[in-house]
Amino acid sequence: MHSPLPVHLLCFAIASHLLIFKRFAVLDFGLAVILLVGLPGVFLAGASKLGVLELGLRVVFECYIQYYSFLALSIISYRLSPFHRLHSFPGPLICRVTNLWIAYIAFTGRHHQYLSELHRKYGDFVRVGPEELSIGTVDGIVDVLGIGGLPKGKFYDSIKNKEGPKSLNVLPPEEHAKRRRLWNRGMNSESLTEYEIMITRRATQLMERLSKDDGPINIIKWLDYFSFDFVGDMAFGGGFELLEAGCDKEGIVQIMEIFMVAGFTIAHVPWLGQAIGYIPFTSGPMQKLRDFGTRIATARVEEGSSKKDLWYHLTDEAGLEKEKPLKEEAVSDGTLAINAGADTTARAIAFLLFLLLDDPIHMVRVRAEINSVFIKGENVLNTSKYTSLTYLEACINETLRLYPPVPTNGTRKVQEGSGGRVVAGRFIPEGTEILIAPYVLHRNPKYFAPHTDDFWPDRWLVSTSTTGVIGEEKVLNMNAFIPFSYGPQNCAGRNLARLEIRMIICLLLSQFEVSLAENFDKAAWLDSFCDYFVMRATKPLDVVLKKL
Ligand code: HEM
Repeated sequence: MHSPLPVHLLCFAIASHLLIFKRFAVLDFGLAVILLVGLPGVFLAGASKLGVLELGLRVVFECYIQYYSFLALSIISYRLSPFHRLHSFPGPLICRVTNLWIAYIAFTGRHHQYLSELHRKYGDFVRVGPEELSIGTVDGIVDVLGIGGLPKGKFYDSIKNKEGPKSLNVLPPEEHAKRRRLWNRGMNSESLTEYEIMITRRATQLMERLSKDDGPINIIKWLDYFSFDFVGDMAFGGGFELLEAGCDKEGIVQIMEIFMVAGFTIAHVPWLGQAIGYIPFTSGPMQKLRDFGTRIATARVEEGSSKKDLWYHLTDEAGLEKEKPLKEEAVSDGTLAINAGADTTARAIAFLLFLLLDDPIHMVRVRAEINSVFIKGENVLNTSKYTSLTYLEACINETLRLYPPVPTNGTRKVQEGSGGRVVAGRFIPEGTEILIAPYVLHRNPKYFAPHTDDFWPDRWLVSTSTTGVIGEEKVLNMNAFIPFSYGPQNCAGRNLARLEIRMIICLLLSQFEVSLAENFDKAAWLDSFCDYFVMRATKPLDVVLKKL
């Protein structure tokens, strides 16, 4: 019995890599599996027919092993070679070889820090995967995210509903612009006034719940419940009632957390995501969320509503569009409101509260400002006075700068066949996935200085033009501040989020004296900040509340 011919097999593996896998099979797991099983079989059949080798179990086994080894060798050599289209961009060797590494980093929750370190080491353009670049200069924002920028990349492919209707955030530009009109109506100032009533009701309920506990409480849990209840009211006219239950009774908050870790990890390796999709129970959590959305949307349709909630706008109940949106699309977008609007806002409030408690100077200033704008006994939820809360606004900006709730965001793609694009003055070849991470820009002293890594709200005050140190100028590049992303696909709910944050902080501080629990480990809490697309502190934020 002859063994397979290594040189021939090596040539066959290189040819199949360059002619087939590199061009056609990169994103389709099913096709890749068929090719991986089929191609060595073709080689064996050919070699046997030519009488070069005699088929046997051992020969077949060796042939398959050698083929896979040679194929891996060919792929790695190509990715490291000067022939690769991203060869001129610097980056760690392991990232050039495989995106399994960055997927592992994402799984650890340290993606944001890793990217920041890479940019400090390699500069504005870093190759973070075989076909992925991270761009850390403000000059790239308009080219990538602005009007006429780049379409969304593989991250969004991995999260979109393959069979059913797509939500706003994964639509191609033209469809997106049409659907975004509904969202823009649902988020204009008239709509926000409607939602204020809903926020007030839930914020009041939150305060009542908080006043029932006198021991330390994990305020993150309650902020999450507030946020889910409110977004449920706004999108579907109700449905969660987590504040009432005092627990995550349907497991929705937990489902979202699991989904975010799994989704953010596998988004870096699309074929892995597809492979996992073949395992029956893995799509369960997302399906449960969609089913939940469908259930509460159906109830909303049956019961109707006297309020102009988001559903009213997403289904175009006012009849302003030429074509009526499909109910399924509205369900998908209502579910997106929950995905995009609940935990992001709750986490922003939690981090702001922590930063105010971390250094009492800030807390004292915010309290003094609230007390000066609202005279004793006045309703602190009178939002018409919020423009006077300039220090609070500065604290919110500074929180969103240091701890952006979406720290690194998803990729955009230079389309295959487009001939490439110039981004921030550099030519980027077609097929490249590009990441512009808010966390990277926000922590760059070129754009925010001094105290780049510290909470310094004064940087946002117009009155602070210098740093207090002679010769040291304040640097504040507003263009580099993108917690809500930028351009036509920026955050549809940014004004709503700011409104919620201000209302909750004003109400909380006007009703309670807040302090961190005894022996609270501040450093450990901050260190538990993880990036799973939406940020999360994995440790509880234990505070003690005393009614004022
Ligand atoms: C502090 C809170 C929030 C932050 C930091 C935030 C941040 C972001 C970011 C960075 C994006 C772009 C994501 C991407 O490119 O894939 C985004 C998109 C989006 N956000 Fe927010 N968001 C917040 C709150 C909200 C709220 C309260 C809502 C409303 C329910 C909302 C609704 C949306 C929607 C619908 C999109 C998709 C927009 C589109 O694709 O056109 N967000 N958000």
